[in-house]
Amino acid sequence: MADMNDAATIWAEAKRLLLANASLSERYRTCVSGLKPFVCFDDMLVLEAPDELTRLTIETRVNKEVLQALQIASGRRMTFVIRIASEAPQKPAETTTPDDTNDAITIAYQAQQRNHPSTTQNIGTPQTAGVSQTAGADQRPRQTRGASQHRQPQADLFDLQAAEDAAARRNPVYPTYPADTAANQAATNQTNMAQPVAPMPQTPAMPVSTVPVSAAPASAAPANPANAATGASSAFAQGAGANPAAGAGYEYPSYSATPSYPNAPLPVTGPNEAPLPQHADAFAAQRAAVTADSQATARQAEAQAQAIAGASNAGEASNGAASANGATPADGAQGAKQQLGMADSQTNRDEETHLNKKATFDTFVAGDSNRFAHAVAVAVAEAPGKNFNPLCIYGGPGLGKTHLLNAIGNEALRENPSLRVRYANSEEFTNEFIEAVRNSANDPNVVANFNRRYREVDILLIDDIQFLRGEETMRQFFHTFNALHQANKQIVIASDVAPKNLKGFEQRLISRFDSGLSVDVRPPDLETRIAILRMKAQNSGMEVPNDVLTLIAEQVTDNVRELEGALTRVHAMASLNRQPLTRALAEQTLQDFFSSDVEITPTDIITTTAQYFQLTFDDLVGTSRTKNIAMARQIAMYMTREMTNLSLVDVGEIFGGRDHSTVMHACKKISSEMSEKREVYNYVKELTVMIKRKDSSK
Ligand SMILES: Nc1ncnc2c1ncn2[C@@H]1O[C@H](COP(=O)(O)OP(=O)(O)OP(=O)(O)O)[C@@H](O)[C@H]1O
Repeated sequence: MADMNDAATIWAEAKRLLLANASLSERYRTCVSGLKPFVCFDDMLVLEAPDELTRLTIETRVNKEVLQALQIASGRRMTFVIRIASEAPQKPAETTTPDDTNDAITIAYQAQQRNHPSTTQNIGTPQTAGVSQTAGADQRPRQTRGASQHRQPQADLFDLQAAEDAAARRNPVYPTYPADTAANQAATNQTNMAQPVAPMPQTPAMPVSTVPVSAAPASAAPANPANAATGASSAFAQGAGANPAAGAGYEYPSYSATPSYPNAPLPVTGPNEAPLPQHADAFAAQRAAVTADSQATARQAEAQAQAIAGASNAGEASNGAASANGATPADGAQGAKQQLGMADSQTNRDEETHLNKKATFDTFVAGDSNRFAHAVAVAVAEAPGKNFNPLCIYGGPGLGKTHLLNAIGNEALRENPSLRVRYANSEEFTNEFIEAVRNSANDPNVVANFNRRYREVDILLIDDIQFLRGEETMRQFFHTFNALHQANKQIVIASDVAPKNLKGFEQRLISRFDSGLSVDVRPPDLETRIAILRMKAQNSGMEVPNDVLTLIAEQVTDNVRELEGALTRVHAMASLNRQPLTRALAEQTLQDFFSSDVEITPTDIITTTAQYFQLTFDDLVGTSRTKNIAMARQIAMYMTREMTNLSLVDVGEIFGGRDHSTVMHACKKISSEMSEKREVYNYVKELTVMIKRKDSSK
């Protein structure tokens, strides 16, 4: 029975409680203040919000607190729904409409409707009714909650006005999510999601800000660095230690106001000279040697692995593995343990799970190009092993596959810390397996331990599956896959191509991948690129005007990693010169970077870098750790990663068979030092020009 007075009374008291709740941020309290009671139907209170953002914020961030306040205020368990006040100008809805039949959220919603119609019977579908359901503690559908939760920060990122407001209020842009109530957890466990059988459908168009980006005033600067750094969910901001510029109160080093070019440390050859042919040959030879060496090593390891194949699949190591004796370690490969140890200290990897703790859903921007993948990833994180198993995320380089894999693991652990999660790329899986096989002669438990590590988990996340090689390693992975799948454990793989296009994989493995769901990530559209840049800038404490973000986003279209690289460059240029970061400065900085359409090869980069630093090609791909060689090598690795589409593994292989974590470390180091050290910035800048010039003069 509808009761207007009851609604007003209950809400007045609930609102009083909420405004007195010190744990709610000012922003959330402002949202609470903006709500008006509309009507009460038995145990459901209908509230009116002035706009979509307020509604989303309350539903996704303050849901638990509102439910608690309503219970105290009314003396009974109540639910609430929020409608948008009819007179208020509405922002485009962030949530999907029932027309978005391809959207995972809608699929989830429809499944939810089918499975639990009682949770939605009073109000119809969220958007068509103009009233969005926010189910009570015992009703709220998990998928809907999860997905909308993770969209909310993006409303700010896509919306210039919101970004400006956030900056003006100097509030953290990404507040933490409220913890689930036990009842929510129970509701979650009830929820069943229909499993789509079709592969990736087209994603629906994403409603984004109605404010034209180019019309944005330069004052729409991102939030204060200090605030960005304090954003509780702002995972990237935690990395401020790596880059002093990201920390509040950072003082730029005092360099002269104008850059001095050229800055090369006395190059022996001019920039226009042709690459040294012997170096190119050396590179070819080196690469051939590396390939031959690693193939030989792989063959040896495979032979060893085959010797104990039966035992290893049963989780036992056989003494027959003594045939592993005499194996030659791969050049540059120091053993998986050591490599992983290095990765731990060099990245933000968790020691046990190997997850990059900073790659979360909070720091992932969903747009048309990746929305389906994002939504499915959220669903998997919230109910691992239940739906979409296995999940395969595929797409081109630098488009967020690794990020999503890590976000799934991090989110699943956030929701249920007792889960056992393991992230590994296929190279690590292979190396660990090979090492286990090698060592099994000395310790019969190592293969069993390897199996435990990969088979006794609740979620296994395997990255770059396309690099899995070797008959025995494949077989090992097949058995690992089966063991997990049969036990309803979640498997997520990432690949550069759709499963059916994986080369060198047995059909039985491909058909297992195909039995789940495959989703692709594609290059982001302009709005998404701008939103990504805005987030990266905010989380790194960079003050970057909107027109500069737009410029970068217009120029870098296919790869988010390159997008980040371009942002780093323009910010570094302004920081080092203590100049305001204007569009003109950004244009000038990026000019060289974007002037060439021709393909640049690692040979170009290594040859030019070697010349520039008066070193040889072999120095850069060799083993010397002399300081100047190590720095030149790191710069060359950074540039190879930035200027080519090669993966970390590829770059590692080219640079003398180094581990991918070494390349990752080099890239992070140089990217960070570019903002702090003028000479590093100048090296990269000048080398870019030289490499592009050489390339265009071919
Ligand atoms: N949608 C996004 N939102 C925020 N950051 C993103 C997004 N997509 C990619 N990134 C960032 O871009 C960089 C590259 O992404 P990632 O390593 O996940 O790509 P990938 O698809 O795994 O690439 P590769 O195939 O080359 O390994 C990372 O720093 C990641 O955080």
